[in-house]
Amino acid sequence: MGIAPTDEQIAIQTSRARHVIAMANAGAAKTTTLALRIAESITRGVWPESIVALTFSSEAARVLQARLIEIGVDAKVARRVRCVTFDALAQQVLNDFEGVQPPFLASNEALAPHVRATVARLQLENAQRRSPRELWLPEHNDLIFEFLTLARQIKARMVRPELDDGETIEERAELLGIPEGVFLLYRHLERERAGDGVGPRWRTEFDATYDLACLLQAGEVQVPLPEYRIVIVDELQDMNPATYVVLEHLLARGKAFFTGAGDFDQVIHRWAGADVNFIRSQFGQGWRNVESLPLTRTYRHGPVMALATAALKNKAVVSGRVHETRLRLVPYADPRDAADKVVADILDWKSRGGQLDACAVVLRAPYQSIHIENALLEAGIGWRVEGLESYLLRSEILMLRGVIAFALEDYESIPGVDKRLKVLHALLLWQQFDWGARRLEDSALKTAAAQPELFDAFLKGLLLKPQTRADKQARHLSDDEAAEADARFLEKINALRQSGRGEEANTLLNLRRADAETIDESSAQRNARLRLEQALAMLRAAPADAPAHALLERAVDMLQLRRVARDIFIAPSRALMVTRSIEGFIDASRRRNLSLHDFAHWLRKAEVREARLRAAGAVLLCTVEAAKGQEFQAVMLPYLEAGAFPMAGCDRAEESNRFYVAITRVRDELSLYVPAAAERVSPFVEAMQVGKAVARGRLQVDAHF
Ligand SMILES: Nc1ncnc2c1ncn2[C@@H]1O[C@H](COP(=O)(O)OP(=O)(O)OP(=O)(O)O)[C@@H](O)[C@H]1O
Repeated sequence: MGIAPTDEQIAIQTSRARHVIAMANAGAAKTTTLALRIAESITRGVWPESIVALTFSSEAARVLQARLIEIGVDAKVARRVRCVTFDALAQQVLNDFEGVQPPFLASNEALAPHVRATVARLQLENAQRRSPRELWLPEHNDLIFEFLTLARQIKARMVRPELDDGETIEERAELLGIPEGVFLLYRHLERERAGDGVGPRWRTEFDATYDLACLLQAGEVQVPLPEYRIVIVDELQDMNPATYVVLEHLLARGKAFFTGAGDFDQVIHRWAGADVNFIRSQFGQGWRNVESLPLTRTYRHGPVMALATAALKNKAVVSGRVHETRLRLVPYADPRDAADKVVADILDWKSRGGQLDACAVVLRAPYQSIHIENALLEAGIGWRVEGLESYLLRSEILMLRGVIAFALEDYESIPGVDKRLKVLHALLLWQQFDWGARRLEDSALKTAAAQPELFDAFLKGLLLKPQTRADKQARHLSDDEAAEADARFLEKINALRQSGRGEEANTLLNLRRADAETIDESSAQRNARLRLEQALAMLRAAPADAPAHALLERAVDMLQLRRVARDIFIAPSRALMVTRSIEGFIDASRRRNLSLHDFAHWLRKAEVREARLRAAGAVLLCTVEAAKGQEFQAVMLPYLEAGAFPMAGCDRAEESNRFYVAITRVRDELSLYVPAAAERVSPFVEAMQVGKAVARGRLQVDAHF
């Protein structure tokens, strides 16, 4: 076994209580102790398959499974213990129960059409009433995003769409503290999702947990839950009433023993219904034989960090690790300078023998990755990402790569079939092309991606061609189905002619010709097409040695990408990220001052190189959310300025928790990058009282020697 458990850990590991709860600080060994508890059960003869460890993120599930192996459980045995998210467990139970697997809509963008359709219906119904009501119904993307966030919270609270006898929508909305329109829309959308056959029409994140909780709570049908003897829950602070229903039924089903651990200060998912008040006041109510046990020391880092965290959160934090954790502030002049300093520190870490894999750059928001990725590329350091997409793979950048390739007629500048396919998808998205989802699987697209010489046909035959009525009719058909429809049509024409009904055949043919010639496109689509034509003409007419950044700036303006982003993406933060990604992309070209052709080829080479570098070890670039539950020897937190962290417009308490999660990921070295102008430094950094923590922490470490 890699560690010697402390007395507190042993107490939890061996407790005879049916329910054991440990709420403790970050790094206080919660996950490790849960792993020890699982190991103890296995040693006592519990079958690994009858143990389930539940988490709220797949990353946390992965960490727990890995921790089992780290503390000495045989890897084969460890893999037999089920470590999954609540939602994944619920999905599997429902799939088995319903016998079907409804489509999983992973993004807000995929959900939005359903919301829009329901809104349109409700507006119509409202307008037809004798006295229409004032209803808050979201039409624009950012309001749809707000609605979807509220809907998720409503589900976490187990609010059913059905009304009680005699209850009105207005009364229910008031009870919930939400606008009447939100509840009305929620109610209708849920009905729509429920469908009328077996299983729902779709599910999105958390729907499986909610649906399962509803079924279990109603108790009308027997849902066969798996039977576990030991139920473990990590990150207990993320519990909400819906997951609690599932948990209670699981415990009852297997007459299971429960152990859970969490940290009140790590609630960063309130948007998703995580509710600390719930844990404090309702969790475990009615349970008998409950033991709340402490884990008082953090074993992740030494006293310097413990003191800084204590100052930030104004709570007691004690370290059990005699280690002089390095904590330092690094001032920067501007975002690019911050990125250069992060990369210089990564190189320094490496030169001192540190592993790249043990190093993480933790970001408050995905858009902050851009300057850092540019600097990493330049320095020849590989990176992997969690919780965000490399900006070179974001659709706005892929689309621009496509535009550059079209302008240069140089399709080889985008390396690899997969990448080219992504570029084509991005072009369709940004041209607001109303293609059915099935068409995205279209073999024509795949062929164009595989054979770059067909890119041109894609441009002329699709992107720059006005969409006709016939195109629109065919948009929900796959390639095969379209070919089949054509064959059937010809058969019909032949049959008509053979039976002497040539006139009818001609009418049909004329109608079909008219469909093929009649332009039928939305104004958004037509404008996008014209803008693309214009931007391509500008790029093609530019002198060959014109600097790429100047051309790209003009192209971005002509394509009106910032505005289109607000039409396409539901979350305002995503639209903002688009703007930032594009700025970063242009900045990368400005730094190089190359022509468009040379910049396209520099990108190609950089990508190939990056893939090679990644294979040789890579730093992690991740969001705070993705870092939660993980730890790294070296952690770098760039852009710690007011407005960025705490993020303007976000709940301050939750931002403080997010910051606490970020800083407590470190084992050995934490670097905080702050603006050189003192008045812009994040108040959270101020609250850490770094100077004092370092001085006093060192004394504590010295006292041990
Ligand atoms: N008895 C121990 N002795 C020494 N180190 C320990 C001991 N128990 C746990 N650790 C180490 O302490 C660190 C933090 O442990 P762990 O990840 O379990 O904390 P946690 O409370 O789950 O953290 P978080 O709140 O971030 O999820 C890990 O590196 C772990 O290996």
